Amino acid sequence: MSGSSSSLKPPADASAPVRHPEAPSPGELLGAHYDQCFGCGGEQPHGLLLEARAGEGVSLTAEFTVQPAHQGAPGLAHGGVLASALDETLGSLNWLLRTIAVTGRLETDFVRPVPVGSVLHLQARVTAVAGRKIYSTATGRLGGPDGPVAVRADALFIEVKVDHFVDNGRPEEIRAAMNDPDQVRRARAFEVNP
Ligand SMILES: CCCCCCCCCC(=O)SCCNC(=O)CCNC(=O)[C@H](O)C(C)(C)COP(=O)(O)OP(=O)(O)OC[C@H]1O[C@@H](n2cnc3c(N)ncnc32)[C@H](O)[C@@H]1OP(=O)(O)O
Repeated sequence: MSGSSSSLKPPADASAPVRHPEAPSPGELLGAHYDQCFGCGGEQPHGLLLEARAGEGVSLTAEFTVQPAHQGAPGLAHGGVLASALDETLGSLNWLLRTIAVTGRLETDFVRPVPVGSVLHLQARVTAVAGRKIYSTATGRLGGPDGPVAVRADALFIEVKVDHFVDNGRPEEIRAAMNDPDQVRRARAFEVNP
């Protein structure tokens, strides 16, 4: 069964999403937005190490390999970890819009169990934008990009100013990210247009 709450349905006056002219080309890897990110960062040994690739329009694909550290039931991925993979994939879409945004709502359907060792093939796209609200949807499939759907989610991201992170994040991490000599990485830590 599936169906999402009314707050995940775009209003009648919502617009189609517009891909930023400098968004990565279709097929290009997005790379990590922050090396300490649980979803995509290379410095998190038990993280998801999710790799996202730009698609056409405001869409992308990503892959997540389920490791033993991601178990809930024996041999199966934890549902919260799968929700994290969907959240990270959906959050990465904002880089194609060059909008800084955070998840306000994430509704997930868990359709099939996901075994340890399997690769979850994720596909996500922005469906509409209305003011600060970004509506998006994602699926995760097993066995290949055309395999059966194991998880899916609808989400609402809310555009924020960079102050959202500066005012609320722990100062040591904010300072370190702000002082990163790599300009693109520094910008991407907060998903800001460099
Ligand atoms: C930059 C790098 C990020 C990329 C990383 C990707 C990782 C994946 C993304 C994440 O996991 S982000 C981390 C998880 N999310 C958060 O920590 C967000 C915590 N929540 C907040 O900070 C605030 O609630 C939020 C910024 C989302 C909204 O607060 P605001 O004060 O800015 O907005 P406001 O409450 O006025 O809401 C603006 C509109 O959005 C609507 N809205 C806000 N939260 C909602 C919600 N949860 N459900 C439905 N609608 C919501 C709200 O009703 C309103 O609609 P209207 O304009 O029509 O009145």
